[in-house]
Order: sequence, then structure tokens, then C-alpha cells
Amino acid sequence: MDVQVVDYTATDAPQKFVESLRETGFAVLTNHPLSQDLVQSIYDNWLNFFNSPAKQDFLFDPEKQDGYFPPEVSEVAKGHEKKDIKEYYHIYPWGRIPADLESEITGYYEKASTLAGELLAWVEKNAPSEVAEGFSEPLPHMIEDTPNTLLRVLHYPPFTGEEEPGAIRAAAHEDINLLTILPAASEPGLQVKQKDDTWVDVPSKFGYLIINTGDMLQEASGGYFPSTSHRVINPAGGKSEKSRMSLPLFLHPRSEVVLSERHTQRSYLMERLKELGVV
Ligand SMILES: O=C(O)CCC(=O)C(=O)O
Ligand SMILES: [Fe+2]
Repeated sequence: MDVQVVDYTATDAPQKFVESLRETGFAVLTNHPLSQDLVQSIYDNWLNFFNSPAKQDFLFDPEKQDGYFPPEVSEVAKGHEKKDIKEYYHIYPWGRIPADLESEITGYYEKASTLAGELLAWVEKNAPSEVAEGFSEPLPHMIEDTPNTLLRVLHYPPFTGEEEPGAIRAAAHEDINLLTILPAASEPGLQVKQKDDTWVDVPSKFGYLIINTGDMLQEASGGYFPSTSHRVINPAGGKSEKSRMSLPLFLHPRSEVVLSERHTQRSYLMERLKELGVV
């Protein structure tokens, strides 16, 4: 099955959405409640921030993980050697946020988190009963009052042709969290790995909302919902004057939430961060 593009307002949207997640790890929503104008404004305002020296005043806190992560410290995806070609800013409601950008981005964080609760309810209602019965608490409840949900503002800089050979914007990886809510980026490049191991573009028309399953939902569902590999490929021809902006919201349960017999949110995250060499 291809990643399905689902009209959020259709009566059968929840079933179609959940079927696409089950089959591909991804689903795409149209006519959803997150305003395209708001996303565009966030992309514009944060591109200015990334292009200004002010970002150096917000260098990330290695303990708390909020703030600005420059290209030199950007992630190396699990099993890869080269750094991704990107810089980003981690927003937590309790964390540091540049004052002039704060109300817009926290407004988005709240709206997207509210929608996320609804989508988790769709997942729970449309999962087979034996899967749903395995959840330690209702899925939407897992993220209520969580301090752990992370909004990442991502900037992939224009290409100069002098990038490190073999490096790409985002190497293949899976997300760690429950679900990721990702408005279509300002430029193409997002791909998902299919069951036959081939890569295909995720439908990413500007205005679409892309949702994908992370490892924590895979863990909590005993593998029923797969957390599929995805990546962001480089601009065609290895050159582009344009920045690429994107805005994933990584939904994380509260730290003590039990995901499975083996793991709480906290123990699972620690295990993964150790694997990544981040802690
Ligand atoms: O930039 C994108 O489109 C996807 C980013 C992503 O997959 C991530 O940051 O985990
Ligand atoms: Fe991702």
C-alpha cells in the first residue's frame, strides 16, 4: 500500500488514517486544523533566526536538550557515520525560546498537541482489540501534561556544492517517540522505505500534514504499528539556493508511562539515546 492521503473531515478518516499507519508507518492529512499560514509564518520567522547571529545566544543545553543545535553538532543517525546537513532548535514549553518568536511557536505547539491527542484516539479506536488492550493506559492519556513532547524547528541550509561527500540532509532513521506530526516542509526531499526496501517520496504538497509512527508506539503495540525508516535526500544535482524548513512535533509520553513489559518512556528513551551516543 502507498502512504494514504486522507481528508481529515471525511467520516471514514480515522479508519483510513490508521490503516495507512499500519501498512506504511505513515499517513497524510488534508483539510486538517493546523493553519498553513501559521506554518509559513513560522518557517519565515525561524529562517531569519537561523540566518542571524542571535542563534549563538541560545546554544543547546546538553543536560536539558533545549535550544539551538549548530551544524557541527547535528545528529549522526544510528548506523551512519556522516553528520546530517542541518541545524535545528529544540522547543519545550519549559525551555528557552527567543522572546520575539515565543508566542507564535508555543501557540503552534499547543494546537498541534491537541490535534495529536485526537489522532492518538483514532489509533486506539481503530487498533484490533488485542492491541488496544495491551496499552497500559489510553494513548491520548499518555501525553496529557507531558513535559517531554519536543517541537524541532529544522533548517537545512542551501547547498553550495562543498558538502561532505556522502552526507545527506537527514540519513535514514526511525523516530523514537509515539507519533510524529510533521507539516509538509518548504521544499521536497522526504522519503519513506517501503516493505520491499525501496524508497518512495512521501506526499508532501505544502499544506499537507504528515504523521508517522515512532518506536514507542511500535513498542507499545507489540510491533503492530511499524516505525518505518525515513530520510531527507539532497536537492537534485547537489545544488540549491534554497533553504529547506521543517517542523516535526515528536509526541512523548510522560516519563513514568509504561510502554511494555520491558520499558517505560524514560527507560526506552535512555536506551535509545545511549545507542545514538547522545548521553
Ligand atoms: O525534515 C523532514 O522532513 C523530516 C525530519 C525528520 O525525519 C526528523 O527530524 O526526525
Ligand atoms: Fe524523523
